[in-house]
Amino acid sequence: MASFEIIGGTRLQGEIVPQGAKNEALQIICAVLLTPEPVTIHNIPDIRDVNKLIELIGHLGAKVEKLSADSYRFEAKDVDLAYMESPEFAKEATALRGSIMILGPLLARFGQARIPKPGGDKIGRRRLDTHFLGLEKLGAKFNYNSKDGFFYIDGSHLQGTYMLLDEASVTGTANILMAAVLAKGTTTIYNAACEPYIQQLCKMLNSMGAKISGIGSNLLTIEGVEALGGTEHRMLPDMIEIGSFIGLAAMTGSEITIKNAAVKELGIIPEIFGRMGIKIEIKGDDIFIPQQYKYELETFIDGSTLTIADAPWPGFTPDLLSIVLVTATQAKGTVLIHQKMFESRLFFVDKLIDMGAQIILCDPHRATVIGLDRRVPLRGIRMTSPDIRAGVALLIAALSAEGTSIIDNVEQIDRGYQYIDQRLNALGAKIRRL
Ligand SMILES: CC(=O)N[C@H]1[C@@H](OP(=O)(O)OP(=O)(O)OC[C@H]2O[C@@H](n3ccc(=O)[nH]c3=O)[C@H](O)[C@@H]2O)O[C@H](CO)[C@@H](O)[C@@H]1O
Ligand SMILES: C=C(OP(=O)(O)O)C(=O)O
Repeated sequence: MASFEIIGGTRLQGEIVPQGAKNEALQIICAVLLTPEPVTIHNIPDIRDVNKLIELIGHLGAKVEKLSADSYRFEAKDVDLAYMESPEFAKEATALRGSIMILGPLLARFGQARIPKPGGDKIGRRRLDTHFLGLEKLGAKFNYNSKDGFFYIDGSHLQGTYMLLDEASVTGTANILMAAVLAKGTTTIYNAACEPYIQQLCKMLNSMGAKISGIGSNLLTIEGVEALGGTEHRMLPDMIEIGSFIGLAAMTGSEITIKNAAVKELGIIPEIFGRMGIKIEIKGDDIFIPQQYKYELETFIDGSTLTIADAPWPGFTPDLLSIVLVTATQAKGTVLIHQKMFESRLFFVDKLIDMGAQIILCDPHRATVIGLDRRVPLRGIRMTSPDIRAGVALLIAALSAEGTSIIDNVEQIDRGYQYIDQRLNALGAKIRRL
């Protein structure tokens, strides 16, 4: 288990380039299984979850060639379906949530797959109903074996159909889409997720020969085709990393420029930080956050306390609520953070409270933050990173705090943030990996 030692209280300054989007990468890399032809992908982040998925794809028989630090060519000409019988596969597939998305491509191309219950962050129940119900609607047959904990799936006769998803699941939509592109006939997915990750996947699939329309909306229409070909694709910058850097800049009173941020793809994210009183200047495709000692939370128009809540896209992503929460601890004013999607993602506030933040955890989904308005800094303490986003929220808290903090279990942070210690140290942070 690795740890970070952080000496807090230093202002950071400079430019930072966001990594490629983790959650996009997990979908796009699974999609290479849909074709025997080469697929070249650029701007792949060098992070644990993505590297594990690339390894898994390689073990399934795809040729994986690293072209540069962030570009890979994949060629899934010979896929070894028998690998899915091995204990190694079980271990690899449970290690990350994204692995569930090999299901759609394997069913579409080979008519069969098996998959153990996947892993991912322990941030509450993470059901897979949407994936399974959607694939079943396409004609897949699921059999769960309680002895080995595997789902055995037969998808030899996938047939396009209309479906209304029980919820707008991000990975669920991706999985169903990837099965539908090679199914017979037309599939219509209503209540589809439409995060930029999904939009990017749709664009890539279309450039491989798929026929998907409605991209960016919650109604996707997919006309099945016989086969898909190779393509070249570039990942968007990671909007969650971008949001994390905005929060970091405000909380530490730093002047930071986030380069090449694909501003048009950020949806409501800049506006939410704006409502927290954080000044953000868009310069071309860069985001400039000037040094601000103070920032004041807005209220709603009727004067009532601001609530920041998550919602499926184009609502505010749940993956940035932990960052918003920590950033609010030094704002002026009060905000109610409402994490609607996940039921165990706010418990990390006990560490912020230990550091001196004023937070009332109302229930597992809601926390009220009463901003300190810089009257007192947070205090450095020793803590553990419970999940990827809480981990970065704690890192931001530690960087702003007086004194030294230790964060244990930083593997959670490494799952999604590329060389975060080195990149922040280049801006003047004092983070040491122990
Ligand atoms: C690898 C990956 O891409 N992971 C992301 C993906 O996870 P993932 O695709 O697993 O998450 P889902 O979109 O399926 O759902 C996440 C949670 O939100 C709930 N839910 C979902 C939709 C909805 O309309 N109402 C609702 O309450 C679900 O019950 C679940 O508890 O999307 C989540 C929601 O943006 C993000 O936090 C994860 O970072
Ligand atoms: C919850 C997240 O990741 P995963 O779905 O991979 O657990 C996240 O990226 O914040």
